[in-house]
Formats: sequence, structure tokens, C-alpha cells
Amino acid sequence: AAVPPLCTLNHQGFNLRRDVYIRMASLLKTLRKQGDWVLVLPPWGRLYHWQSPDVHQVRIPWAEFFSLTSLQTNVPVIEYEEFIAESGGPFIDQVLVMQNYAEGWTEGKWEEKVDERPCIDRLMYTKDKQGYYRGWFWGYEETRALNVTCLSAQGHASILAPFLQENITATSVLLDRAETVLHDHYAGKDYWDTRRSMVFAKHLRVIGDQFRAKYLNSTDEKDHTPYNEDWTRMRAKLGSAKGGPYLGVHLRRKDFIWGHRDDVPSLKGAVKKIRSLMKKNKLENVFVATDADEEEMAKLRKMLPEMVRYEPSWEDLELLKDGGVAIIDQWICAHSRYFIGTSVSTFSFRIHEEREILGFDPKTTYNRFCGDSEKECEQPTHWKIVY
Ligand SMILES: C[C@@H]1O[C@H](OP(=O)(O)OP(=O)(O)OC[C@H]2O[C@@H](n3cnc4c(=O)[nH]c(N)nc43)[C@H](O)[C@@H]2O)[C@@H](O)[C@H](O)[C@@H]1O
Repeated sequence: AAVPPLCTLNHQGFNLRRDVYIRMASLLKTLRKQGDWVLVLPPWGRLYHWQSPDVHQVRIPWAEFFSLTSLQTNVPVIEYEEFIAESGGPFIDQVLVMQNYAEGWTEGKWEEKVDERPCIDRLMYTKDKQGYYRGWFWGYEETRALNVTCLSAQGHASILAPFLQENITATSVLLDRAETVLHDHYAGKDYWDTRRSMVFAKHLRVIGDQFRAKYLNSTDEKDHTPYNEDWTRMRAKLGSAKGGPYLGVHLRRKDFIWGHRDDVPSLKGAVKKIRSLMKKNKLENVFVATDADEEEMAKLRKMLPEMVRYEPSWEDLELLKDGGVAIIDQWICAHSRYFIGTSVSTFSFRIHEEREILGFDPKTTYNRFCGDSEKECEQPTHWKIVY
């Protein structure tokens, strides 16, 4: 049987989906104790944040962003195209739309449970004349589902395993809205195995490395950040990485400022913090990764003219897509001597993890900007790798 982990809300971003992949890999490991399950990788695309104009961003295979062989060392995965080829056409036997319980937690008591229930939200699938369910399917609109039902679930990813093993006779099951279930064990060994296996695609790492060398005087040799493509051999000691001579910054804007959240700084506040960190760490260079719009970017450039940014040409962007550019930004931030990110951004969290894998001193990683008038500015948690 094949289980594509799917497809988070349209409004969720790239790095949140990477998190859902970890939950599904965990479920797959549980399922495989009793059968030959394979995880089908849902193509990337049409993410709310991927707004680069004129760049075709659907049907993107995972191999454009991640090293497939690395993923496969952790759990058996195949791309959607391969699934179509192997199953003789774009047909999915069963779609399970995951949802919460309509009644919420009964009597405020938390218990783990799974039940087939009537669908709460309007279905994103419609029946065609032949009786097949049609939907967006990551831009593979030729896909047809034979059956769609809703599944209320409350609990960890692996609570789905008994349900799938006992009730599903279909050979392919799609778990839509898989973010409904939680991590089996956040930051445990299994979490970290899967996270470590999510090695960025080589071409993106190479572009990031070339950029570091050219603009930031940073190489793995000088910075003590040796990398091994085989993630099972990557075991850097905490504090062994020195990092390139620059401050790495992830400054999340857009929807993080629209909500006027009090844990996000003004541009002025951010620049003040950046300057003070550069001074404190004796760094003359600063690399900034941000999703700021043009207007904010112009302001930022004025206030911080020395900032270095990775700015792809249109041709590069067409090739790399917004996801590739995001990964290059993360890769460069991950190799900085000192990093500061944005409160509760999964984009920043993924940089923390990458730095943890590279062996940075936690003091140089788990830092975030504070809101201009935020009183208790709690800093991010250090999650140690369990090998
Ligand atoms: C509040 C939530 O925040 C969540 O965002 P958050 O965790 O930061 O992180 P993501 O889930 O990755 O979503 C943010 C997206 O914005 C772009 N982006 C943000 N910062 C940068 C950057 O520094 N460089 C580049 N190149 N791109 C950036 C990128 O496409 C990324 O996937 C969202 O996923 C949810 O939809 C929701 O909005």
C-alpha cells in the first residue's frame, strides 16, 4: 500500500509542510512493522507564500529541494510520478480527509482517538460524471480518487496505524490535511533521524556554498563545518562548528507584521539589534534572509546598506523556484557564526535544526528578535539531537 502524506492547508508554508513530513515518516515506520508500506511524496506547489510572478510553481518533485537517496535511507519514499507509473495511472483508491472532532474535546478530557465521521468542512473534491472524485492534486488534475471520506483524529501520528491496518483494504491511501495529527515524539530519536535525512538537494547547497565563499569569506574548511552527504555519518560535536565571519539573520515580515504581533520588531528595532550583535560578535558582515516586500526592503537597505542578500535573477528563480531560494537562504544562515531569527517562525526553526546538525554552540543559534515593546522576550528552546 502507498500512503501519500498530504496535503496541508493551502495557507500553510513550506517549512510547516516539512514538519508534517516528519510526522508521516514516523507513522510509516509504525505501519511498516506490519506491512510493506511506502510513502508517496506529495509534489510541492501552490503554496500561499510562493508568489513570484510568472514562475510556474506546481507539480514540483521533492528531488528539486531534497536529496531523495538521503530520504530513502530513513524510510522508503517515492515521487508522485513514480507512483503514477507504478500503479498504472493517476488513481488513488482512498482519500481520507483528516479533521478534528466536531464536538471538540469531550468534557475537556484529552484522549487519543480516530473515527470515521461526517465531513465538517466543505469537501475540496467533487464527483465527476464517471463517479470519480476530482480535485487539485498538486497540479496533477488528471488524478482521480475512487473514494473520499472524512476521518476525525485526535492524537499522535501513529494512532492512525491501527485504523489503516484494520479498516483499509485499498492499495493507495491519501491522508489529506495530515497536519491534524501530532508528532509521535517531538525531538526524539525518530524525529531527528527523519529530520537529519532531509538533506537539501546538492545543487542548492552548492549555490549556497559558492555564495558564502564569494561574498562572505566563508568556507567549510575555515569555518569548521565539514558536511557529509551521508547523513548517517554526520555527527558533529556540539560547539565544534565555528561558522563564517558574518551575522546570519532571518527576518520574517509579511503576514507576521500584518497581525501586529507584539513579538515581531519594527524594521528600526531589528536594525538596532543587528548592529549591536555585529559589534558584540566583532562581525563586519551581515547576511539577511527575509520575505519583506519591496517597500520594506528599500527601507531596510537604507538603514542597513552593508547587508548582504541572496538575490536570484529571474532566470535563476525560474530554475530554483521560491522553495529553492528559501533553502539557499536557510543554508547561508545555517553557516553563520551567530544567528538570530524570528519568533515562532518555522522557517527560523528549520535553520536552528540545520545548525544543530552542523554542531554549533547553542548560544549562537537559539536567538530571536524581540518586539519593540515586548516585556518578556522568551528565547527559542534548544532541542538537542538524539542520535
Ligand atoms: C503564521 C504562519 O506562518 C508560517 O510561516 P513560517 O512558519 O515563518 O514559515 P513557512 O512555513 O516556511 O512559510 C513562510 C514562507 O515565506 C517565505 N519566506 C519567509 N521568510 C523567508 C526568507 O527569509 N527567505 C525566503 N527566500 N523566503 C522566505 C518562504 O516561501 C517560506 O516558505 C506559515 O507557514 C503559515 O502559513 C502561517 O502564515
